[in-house]
Amino acid sequence: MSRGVNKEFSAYQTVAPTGEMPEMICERDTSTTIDLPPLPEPFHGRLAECNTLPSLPAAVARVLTVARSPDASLMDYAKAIEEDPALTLRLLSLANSAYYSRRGIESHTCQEAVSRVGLDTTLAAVMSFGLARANMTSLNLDYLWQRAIIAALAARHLAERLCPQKAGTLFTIALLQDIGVLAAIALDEDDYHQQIRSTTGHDSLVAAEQSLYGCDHARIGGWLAANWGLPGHLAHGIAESHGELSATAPEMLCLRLSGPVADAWLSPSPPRALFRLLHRFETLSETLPVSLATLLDEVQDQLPSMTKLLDITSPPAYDNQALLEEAQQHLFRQTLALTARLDAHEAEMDALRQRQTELEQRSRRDALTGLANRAWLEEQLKERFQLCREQDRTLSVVFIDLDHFKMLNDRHGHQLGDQVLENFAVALQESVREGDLAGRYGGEEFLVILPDERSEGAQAMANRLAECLTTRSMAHVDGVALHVTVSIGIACLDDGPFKNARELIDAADQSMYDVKRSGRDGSATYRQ
Ligand SMILES: Nc1nc2c(ncn2[C@@H]2O[C@H](COP(=O)(O)OP(=O)(O)OP(=O)(O)O)[C@@H](O)[C@H]2O)c(=O)[nH]1
Repeated sequence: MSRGVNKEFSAYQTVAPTGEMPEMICERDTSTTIDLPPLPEPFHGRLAECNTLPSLPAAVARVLTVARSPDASLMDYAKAIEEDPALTLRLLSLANSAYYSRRGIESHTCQEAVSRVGLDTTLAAVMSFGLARANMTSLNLDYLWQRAIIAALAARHLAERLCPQKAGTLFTIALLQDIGVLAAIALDEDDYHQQIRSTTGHDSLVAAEQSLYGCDHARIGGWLAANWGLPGHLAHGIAESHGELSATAPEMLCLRLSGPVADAWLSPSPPRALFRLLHRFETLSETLPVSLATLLDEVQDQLPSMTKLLDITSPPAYDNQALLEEAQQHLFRQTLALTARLDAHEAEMDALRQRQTELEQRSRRDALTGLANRAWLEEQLKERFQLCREQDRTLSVVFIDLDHFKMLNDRHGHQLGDQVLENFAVALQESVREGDLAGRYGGEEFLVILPDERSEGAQAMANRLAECLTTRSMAHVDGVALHVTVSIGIACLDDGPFKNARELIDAADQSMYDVKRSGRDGSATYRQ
């Protein structure tokens, strides 16, 4: 992976979960036909015809043939491996490493080694060995292998807690999860390199692959694994190694978290990357029985021997403790900042809500008197009318018109007229009860809605108002108190076959005009 790949990959930080949640990683599958999610055309056709795809050395291919056979025994594995002395040596070293050796008893034969590390880990060792010697040795694969081994160790440690019987399988799948990158490089060296160069992390590489091919390197890797003849459960696992993290599928969780752990480890700014990972661990804390700090320590412990065994340049070791503390502080600061932002947002929402309420109220008010305006009066009366019909209740309306108001305006000016209207509104408001709605219907006309009130109650209200007007002046002209009188029309729902609110108002208005006609300063109730 020379030509810039190593450098660009080192910028990765996190894996973007993409795609839908697959089924569980299958049990060991030795069938020759593997049912993988299909690769989009024409990309699939190009891949199938590509004759520069990485291939595996003969010894590895032999071991894979054994792995596919349903009746393969440990002995068959051992035999296939023993044909390659370097591979045998690698497997024995692995079996005798601190992690696998039991009570210091050494494995001396290939068969013992296979039995000790398990079939999947044997395959992992064989594959990593094969890939290192495959026809891509001109490429600098260090970054890819470092990511692979960190992910493999992380997946295994997570699996040991969540699904111990799958630990070996998950180690192998995680180790091979990025082999799709090798196929993409073989297929589209220049274009793919260009994409990699312009990406800033694993997330953006996956997005770039999606737009270039319609699928990402996990799907491509699954295809390549099947093409190489890897058992189906491994090819499946590789194909599904990207995607949502779900607490309900522990195997997928181990696998899909392993990449981000490796990315954080290899990130050029580990505290930032670890901070994102910490956040993921926190959201999954109910499911994950291990802290990120413990997981990183465990990976750190085994990394040197594993990289040596698999012949990979060791990734930089770092002080997990210090970095995690830094990441934790970052997370804490972020949480504080988030809380502050939420508070500010909440305050902003409160202010907006208050403003909206104010605006709503203002839109219901008459600007001069502060009473309900005509639109609001009519809307309320319509609602009330409907309610009375539905619940067999009653209501009354009182229509009030100031007498000779034109003359008052003409004599004393509009300003004084306005003052009279304002003071009249106060008197009116004081004459109604709580629950009644008094408003200015227009000009010098006012309307009061009296819910659950018959005409007698409305008449009492009209009397209170008239009484108030006799004692309270509405303005002063040259020091002389100015009093007004009003003509009042009353209509009660019980007193006519009113079809709607409009008819009720018209009835009250008609009664008010009767009063005008008979000399003003009085009240009348509508009777059919
Ligand atoms: N100052 C002031 N006058 C208004 C306002 N709205 C309407 N008017 C005036 O109120 C007067 C109403 O006059 P008319 O409808 O003839 O009624 P009126 O003079 O009270 O006579 P009657 O109702 O028959 O007693 C008009 O001169 C309008 O200009 C207002 O907001 N302020």
